[in-house]
Amino acid sequence: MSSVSGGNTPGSHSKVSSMYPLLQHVHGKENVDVCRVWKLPLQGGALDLRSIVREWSCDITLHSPDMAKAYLVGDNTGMTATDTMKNTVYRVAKQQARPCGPEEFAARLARHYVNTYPLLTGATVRVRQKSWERYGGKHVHGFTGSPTAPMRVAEAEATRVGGGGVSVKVTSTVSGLELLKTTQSGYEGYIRDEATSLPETRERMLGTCATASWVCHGTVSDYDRVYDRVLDAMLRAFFGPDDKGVYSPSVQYTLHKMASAALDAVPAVASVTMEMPNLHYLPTPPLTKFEDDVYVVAPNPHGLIRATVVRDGVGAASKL
Ligand SMILES: O=c1[nH]c(=O)c2[nH]c(=O)[nH]c2[nH]1
Repeated sequence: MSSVSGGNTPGSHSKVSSMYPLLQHVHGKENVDVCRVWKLPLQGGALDLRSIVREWSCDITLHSPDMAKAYLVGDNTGMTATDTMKNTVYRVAKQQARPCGPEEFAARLARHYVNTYPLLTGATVRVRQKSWERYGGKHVHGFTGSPTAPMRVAEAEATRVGGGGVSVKVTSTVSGLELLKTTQSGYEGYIRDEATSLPETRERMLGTCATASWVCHGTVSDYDRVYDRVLDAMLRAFFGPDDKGVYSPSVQYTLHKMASAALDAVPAVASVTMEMPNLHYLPTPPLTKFEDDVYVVAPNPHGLIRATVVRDGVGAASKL
């Protein structure tokens, strides 16, 4: 039975008899939107400026075991207000003197929180970047947005380590990568039993909306370049040469080829995790003759294909 008596001062809350333990807790701020513009002198033009724009939506999660006292006895001493976390996003954006991508910004923010607030054991910052494209590829301050463009996301996990240091792990992600090919895909050789109705085929559509995440080892000087190279390598592996493509015996095989292409293309990439839902384009019912041209777009269900591919295979699960 609970016995709250003597008002609501923090101490009096400790008299509540039902003091169930906390299993875990974090606190943070989500969807902190910020737009950072750098206006840099054009080469040769003393007064002309070229804008670089980055629009980010930031999710901040702070890890602080000591703040269990806020949940248990109402003591907020040493806590970082979520409002302060939000303002810090704007302050750190202001301090970022030279243009940077979401990875660098996430890492800088996460490190800042851990360095500034002593009760934190770590901070996780996720930054989603809106895709603003320079108009015509060369306009000095005009940009167009694309709601259907894949989303670039960076996550930095900062952890306090011994000796007053902070270690930061950075993960880059592209999500919403919609890919479709109309042929050069099949699926054969799987178990056929009384629950199987799917016909084997060497001719089908292959559609997905992929998510790929990668982690680099060592220091990365240009995350934008890594992102472009990883994406380019993955797309080449998915589609194959322009004139004839490349055959896919399964989404699984193609996923592995795409992740491997990214590892080949960028030596700094240590591992790639990919999720490629198999979005089904099915033969139309037999009222119309099916000639691999008119498909039923099946919204649900879709296949789930997910894997992590690593450069250094120590401890890896695959056997061949
Ligand atoms: O590429 C595929 N992988 C599967 O695991 C699978 N399962 C299924 O029904 N169709 C497919 N296609």
